[in-house]
Parts: sequence; C-alpha cells; structure tokens
Amino acid sequence: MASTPSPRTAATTLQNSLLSSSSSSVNHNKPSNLSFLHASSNSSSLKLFHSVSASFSPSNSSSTICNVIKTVESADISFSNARDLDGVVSIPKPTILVSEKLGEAGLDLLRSFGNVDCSYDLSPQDLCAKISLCDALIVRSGTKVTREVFEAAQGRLKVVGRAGVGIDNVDLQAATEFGCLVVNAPTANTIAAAEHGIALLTSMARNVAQADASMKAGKWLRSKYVGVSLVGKTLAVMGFGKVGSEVARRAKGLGIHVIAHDPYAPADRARAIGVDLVSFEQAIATADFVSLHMPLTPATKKVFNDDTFAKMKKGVRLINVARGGVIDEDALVRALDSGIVAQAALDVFTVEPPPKDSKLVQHENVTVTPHLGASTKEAQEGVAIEIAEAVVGALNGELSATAVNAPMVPPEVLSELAPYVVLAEKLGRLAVQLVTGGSGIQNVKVVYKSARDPDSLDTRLLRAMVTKGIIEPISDTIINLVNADFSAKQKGLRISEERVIVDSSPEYPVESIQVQISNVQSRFASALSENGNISIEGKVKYGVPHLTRVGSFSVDVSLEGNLILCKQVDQPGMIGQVGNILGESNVNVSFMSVGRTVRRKQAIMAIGVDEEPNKDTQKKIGEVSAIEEFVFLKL
Ligand SMILES: NC(=O)c1ccc[n+]([C@@H]2O[C@H](COP(=O)([O-])OP(=O)(O)OC[C@H]3O[C@@H](n4cnc5c(N)ncnc54)[C@H](O)[C@@H]3O)[C@@H](O)[C@H]2O)c1
Ligand SMILES: O=C(O)[C@H](O)COP(=O)(O)O
Repeated sequence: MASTPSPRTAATTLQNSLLSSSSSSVNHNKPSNLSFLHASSNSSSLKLFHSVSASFSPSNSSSTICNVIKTVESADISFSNARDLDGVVSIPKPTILVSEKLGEAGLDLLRSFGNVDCSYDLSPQDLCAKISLCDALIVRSGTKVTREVFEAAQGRLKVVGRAGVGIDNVDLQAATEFGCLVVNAPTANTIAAAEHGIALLTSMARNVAQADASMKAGKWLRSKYVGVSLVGKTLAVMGFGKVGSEVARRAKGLGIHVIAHDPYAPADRARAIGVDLVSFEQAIATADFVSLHMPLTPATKKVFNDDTFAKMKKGVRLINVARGGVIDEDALVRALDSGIVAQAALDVFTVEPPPKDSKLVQHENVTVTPHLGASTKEAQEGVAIEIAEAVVGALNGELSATAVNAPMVPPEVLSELAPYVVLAEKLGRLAVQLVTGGSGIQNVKVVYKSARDPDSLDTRLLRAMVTKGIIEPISDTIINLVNADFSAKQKGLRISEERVIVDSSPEYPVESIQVQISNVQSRFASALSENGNISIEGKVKYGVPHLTRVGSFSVDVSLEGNLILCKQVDQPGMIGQVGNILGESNVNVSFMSVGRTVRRKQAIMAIGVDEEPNKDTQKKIGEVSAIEEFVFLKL
C-alpha cells in the first residue's frame, strides 16, 4: 500500500537520486548498483533492495524516483541492511578502498557497512587498476587522487573521503566533472595540529632536536644551544582558521603577543581570542615568529618566497604545519643561509617525503618532522570516525555536512523539496524534447512562483534537477547535484533563474515551476509562448508533479508514465477518437486533459500513457483530421 514517507526517508531517498552518478560520465547504459531503492511493506516488515538491474537511463530514472517517494514507508537504507526476503534481490555491499592507515574505530564502522579493502602504499598504477571496483576511496595526504583515478573509476567511484583537512591531493575539478562527491574530516585533527605547531615553536626556540641529536652523538654542547625566550615576542599566525586560532590561543598562554593575517577571518573571532588581525605586510614585517596555517591553493602557492623573506624581520623564526607548497623551499634555504630566517621548524614539504639530500631538511637551523601534525592517537581515531561516517552517509545518498564539492542541504529542506525536485527534472526532460533537433540550446530560464521570501527558498536542487532533465537526454553524461552546474557550463548552457513572489500560502515552498528555452525551434509549435520561447509549467498537486501549462495553453496532467501532446481543433469526439486508437494498440491512458484558449478554436490535449505507442499508432493519431500537430514525450 502506498504511504507517505517520513521526512528523513524521503530526504534520504531523494539524496540518493540527487547524488546518483552510478554510471557517471563514461557509460550510462550500465546498470546502477546504488541509484534507487524499491520498497514494499507488509504489516510491520519492510523489504528493501537496490534496483541492481535497473538501468539508470533518462527514460526510467524519474519515474523510479517518483515511485520511491510514494512508497517508502520507513527505512534504514544502508547497504548492510539489504535483505534477501521472499526472493527479493540482495544488494551487493559497496566496496570501500582505504589507501592509507586509518584508525580502527573508523574501519569498524566501514566494515559494518561494506567490503573494506585496506591496501596501503599502492602505486598510482595499482590505484587506477583497483578503483573501477570501488564505490568509495578513503585517503590521507599521501595518496594523489588525480584525474586519471577518476577516469579509471569508469563511473563507479561515488565518494572520495579525505581523512583529514587538506584536500590539495584530490583533483576536485576532476571529481566534480565525474560527479564524484568529495568529503573531508575537517575538525578531528585541529587540536593535534595546533599542539604540534606549539611543539615545533618551543622546541625550535630551545634547539631541542639539535641538542638531542648532539648528545646522542656523544657531545655536551651547552653554549652552542642557547635558545631564545618566547615571552613578550610577537607571533604572526598566517591563516586564522581552526588550527591557526588554536595555535594563537596556546601561544597567548605562553606570554606571546599574537597577531594574525587572514583575509577571510571574522574580526570578532580574533577579538575574542585577543588577537589583532593585520595585513600580510604588517604581519611579516613585525613578527619574531611566523606560523603558517593557510590551505595550499593557487593563491597561497609559494607565497613565502625571496620577496616576502626580504620583508621579514632579520632573525625571524618560521613554523609550518600547513602545507609545504606555500613556501618556496629554495628561497627558504637562501633566507636561512643569509640569516634573514634564523630558524625554521617544518612538518610539511612540497614533495613528501622530501629527497634525502634536501638542503632544507639537512640545514642545521631547521627542525623537521615527517608530516606528524595530525598524528596523535586521539586525532587519528577522531578523524577515522569522522570520515567513516561521512563516507557511509554519502554512500547512503546523504549530502554530507563536510562535502567539499557539492552544496550542503539539510534533510528537512530536502524533504520539503522532494516532490518539486521530481517536478523540476521532469519539466527539464519534457522541455528539451520539445526542441527541434539541431536547434542548439543555449539559454534556459527557470521561473519559480512562490509565496516565500526569496531568501528562504533554496533553489539549487531544483536548478540542478532541471539541468539534469535537460542535459541527460541529449548527452552521454549522468548529471547529479555535484556536476550539474559544471556540466551545464561545459555544454554552453546558461541556466538563469527568476523568482516571482505570489500572494498564496507560504506553507508550500513553490507554487509552480516554469521552464523556458529561448532562441530555439520547437517540434511542437504550440509549446511556444507569445515571446517565442518554449515554455512549460508545472505544479505539485497532492504530492504529485503535474504539467499545468504548455505554451499559452492550460492543461492538467499528472507527470507519470509518458505523455502525448496534441494540438487540435476544439470539437466534440476528439478524446474518444484518440483514446480508441491508443486502446486498439493496448496503450493504457492514465490521464487526459484538454486546455484551450478560445472555445471551439484550438485546444491542446495532454494524454498520459503508460506505454510508448508504436510508430503505427502514432501515425494513426497524426492522421486524425482535426489534429494539427502532436508529439510523444518520454518522462
Ligand atoms: N600538518 C598536519 O598534519 C596538518 C593537520 C591539520 C591541518 N593541516 C593543514 O593546516 C591548514 C589549516 O587547517 P585548518 O583546519 O585550520 O583549516 P581552516 O580552513 O579552518 O583554516 C584555514 C584558514 O586559512 C585562511 N586563508 C585562506 N587563504 C589565505 C591567505 N591567502 N592568507 C591567509 N589566510 C588564508 C582561511 O580563511 C581560513 O581561515 C591546512 O592547510 C591543513 O591542510 C595540517
Ligand atoms: O590536512 C590534514 O588534515 C593534515 O595534513 C593531516 O594529513 P594526514 O592525514 O596525512 O596526516
């Protein structure tokens, strides 16, 4: 029996469809093993299975989503809960490749959900060879997840989990293009990294590492290793994010005066810790110690170079627990040799591990650790759990709170938008089929009529689904929330949005969605509105998407199954004639609606059909004398 889904279930099911990239941009006729769930309920038990054999093709995806939303009652839709009851097909467990050491608690969580393959130290070639058999990949900073990896995945890889903060080792652009979600674990190692920064700062100031090494070499060099005091000195924290602000807090406890530079940090956070936010120049010119805590991006690459070292206070001391690439390492060696930089303490390097003969590593005024910032037992357990939860959530179709390349949408928003998302995709799918082949679509406009304040209506999902509906039928790319905007851009498609505030109940997020395609010819001229654009509009009625307008004609047909649109002379007997033709070829009519502008002039008949009428049947419809044009559209 059909029943209403719980908000959480509807949201999760919807997320599955939004993130589904099962066959991704490589081969879309391949079966999906993650895309959809089917459910049936008998009194108390619920049978679930993933439609392993369901082909994820434009023609069946929407109706499956619609089905699921209508029939799932309550479900824990994890792979591991898939059961083989009454002959229902079992779900294969997803395969999760863990390519670097991960804490046991995280591994246990992953094992309870899928097949976990811990293969450490894979060569790039071995990683590419394995990846097409994996649904998820979990890495730390040592694995380069390159474009080649996404290509080799052949669409199966759905999520990359970075067990840590920095995602500079993941090709985010390629991930997005391939519709692969990237999630990270941004919080669990913050304290560990900050503590390591402080450890490097204090040990560098007192030459702990060098003194230790010399004693182990049998020496007793008390006068050589005279250090510098910290109290009253100025520390510049470059990058006042999670780690930077924790370093600042701790440094203040040591009696250090702390300033910070971060173009994006809120001043009140700095004020609360008692830190002055200053310009880059001011920070480097006044600091006795400079500690780096910004991400490696094109803007921060080698930002510490000959020029910047030249502007620093002579005898400055540098700490880096962020990323090696923010420093020009050759320039740092020069600055150390010239005495501009008195000492450096480095946990991270441009190339890891650095070459054995690296001048920087070998420099006597440099203290090094092999990227140990996040390496405490506590942090590694925390990171492992954080990333395992994010990856399992993503494989379950949830939009993770730590998604790096997709919008984060709370479950309640998803749940509310569920039927509108289905409507949006179907309108996109219908609109593109109304375009005459070869017209070249460039401009699409989506108009949302809503009583809600525009700021409280998040249309990203709706736009993504209109895009999905438009692009999938005309390309070999599977579109999901991750790659919708990118794919539209790639195809030269400009999707603009307009919100029209209407005076109705704000209880519903959207009253209607209209999709317009401009500067194209239509294979169904009646779909053109007065301004010459293809224009169709739909509404959600009792949770079901309906087509309510085609061009200038009002219709009302539920968007289930397929659709025939006929433009005809408005006269008696038309419904019967077309209905008979369909009936004779065993095509079941699910809905019918006639819309007209003026009585006894032109009308549009919209007919919902369960099956696709064969060519002969379509020809017979076209031969009905009062029918001026008609089109068969797959939903
Ligand atoms: N060594 C380790 O093991 C280790 C451990 C954790 C984090 N990290 C690294 O530390 C860095 C910071 O991590 P986080 O968790 O604090 O990240 P975060 O995102 O919380 O903070 C980064 C901060 O840098 C700022 N920023 C960006 N561009 C900047 C610029 N040009 N100049 C100054 N500031 C800029 C951002 O506004 C942000 O506030 C990352 O590179 C991360 O990979 C290293
Ligand atoms: O960005 C991070 O989280 C740190 O650099 C930690 O990297 P790791 O997971 O390789 O220790």
